[in-house]
Amino acid sequence: MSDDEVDSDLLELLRKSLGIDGNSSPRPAKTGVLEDAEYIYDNSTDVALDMRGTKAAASSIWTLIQEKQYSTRDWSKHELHPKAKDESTVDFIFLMDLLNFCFWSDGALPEQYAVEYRGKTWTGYWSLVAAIQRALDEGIPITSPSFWINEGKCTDALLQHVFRTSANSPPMPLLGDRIYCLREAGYVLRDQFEGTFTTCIEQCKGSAAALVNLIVDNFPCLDDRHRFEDTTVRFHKRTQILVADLWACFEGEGFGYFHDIDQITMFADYRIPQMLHSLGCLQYSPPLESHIRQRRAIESGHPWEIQLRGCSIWCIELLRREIRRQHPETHLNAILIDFFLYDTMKEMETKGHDCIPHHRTRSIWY
Ligand SMILES: Nc1nc2c(c(CN[C@H]3C=C[C@H](O)[C@@H]3O)cn2[C@@H]2O[C@H](COP(=O)(O)O)[C@@H](O)[C@H]2O)c(=O)[nH]1
Repeated sequence: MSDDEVDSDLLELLRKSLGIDGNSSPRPAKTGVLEDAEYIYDNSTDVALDMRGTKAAASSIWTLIQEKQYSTRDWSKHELHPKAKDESTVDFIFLMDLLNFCFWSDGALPEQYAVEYRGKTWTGYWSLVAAIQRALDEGIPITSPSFWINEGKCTDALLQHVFRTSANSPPMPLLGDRIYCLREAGYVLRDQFEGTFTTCIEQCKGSAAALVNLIVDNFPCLDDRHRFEDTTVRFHKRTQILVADLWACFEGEGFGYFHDIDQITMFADYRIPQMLHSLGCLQYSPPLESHIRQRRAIESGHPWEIQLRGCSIWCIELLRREIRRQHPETHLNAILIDFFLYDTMKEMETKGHDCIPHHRTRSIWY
């Protein structure tokens, strides 16, 4: 028997023992975020899930989502979200989620960065969207990545103008970091993706998980991973919400088509933990609850912060499974549950509903 025949037999034997057939299709991409969230939940000491609260919340969330007929169509109903189903909206969403973090200010409440636009005062996430729309109205090509790296035209001073605040409200938090993110992303897109984010989408051939992995591997300011219990854990919040915003805006078609969109988890921000605590799903240890109620800062990467973010992701996953158990005929993913909870949280806030303050970690990650 020749050497080649021995090698090919050995290879065949190895394939069979590993259960890999010769023409196996590539393994489906995975982001690892959900597995890391379960690991954090299993190792959390200051944040816990209340199973009775979670089961009860699953039932009420389902009822409310049904009553509102909540779906991806709600994304474009928001007054400030872009309506065109084309590349300009892909650019808009990429910019929006590149900067979609940390809108709260220090000091006495309710002082917050605010933007006047279309006769209204917008705060929080909506202040960012309003500032982008306002810049476009002023003829500033703020959604164009080539503009971000043209530092002769796109000066820091111009960006301060774009994100200027309305009268007597505090400046946009972490503006310097936001400018850095724009420049960094602009160079990455120019050097590796022909200057446009649509190239990234096309390269991932309809896989949401592959797109998440491509983004976090190439854009450092979107690589939201941290150390916890001597392990690296991934949240990838702005990256995941970027993919989810595309999916919702384009209603699962064109630039929003992803065959594995259900791989996307809840987005580990500072609003949903607050909502989950109000719903009785999340419980905090006395020291942590006291710290949050006193509106004291939690530094980025602190175990408390990691537990808040990881347990929130895991909680939404358990809510999704419980809703699926109660209503097997439904197809509700973590994105829609998350979007619904965020919007509901904002409605409650507008109505002056009193709930525990959100935790205060200042970072670019969410
Ligand atoms: N988990 C989660 N986090 C979200 C959103 C959104 C907005 N998404 C829109 C798109 C579709 C939905 O229907 C929403 O209308 C912003 N954020 C995060 O919250 C924080 C801002 O809070 P505040 O300062 O109060 O506006 C900040 O970390 C921001 O990154 C969400 O949906 N889910």
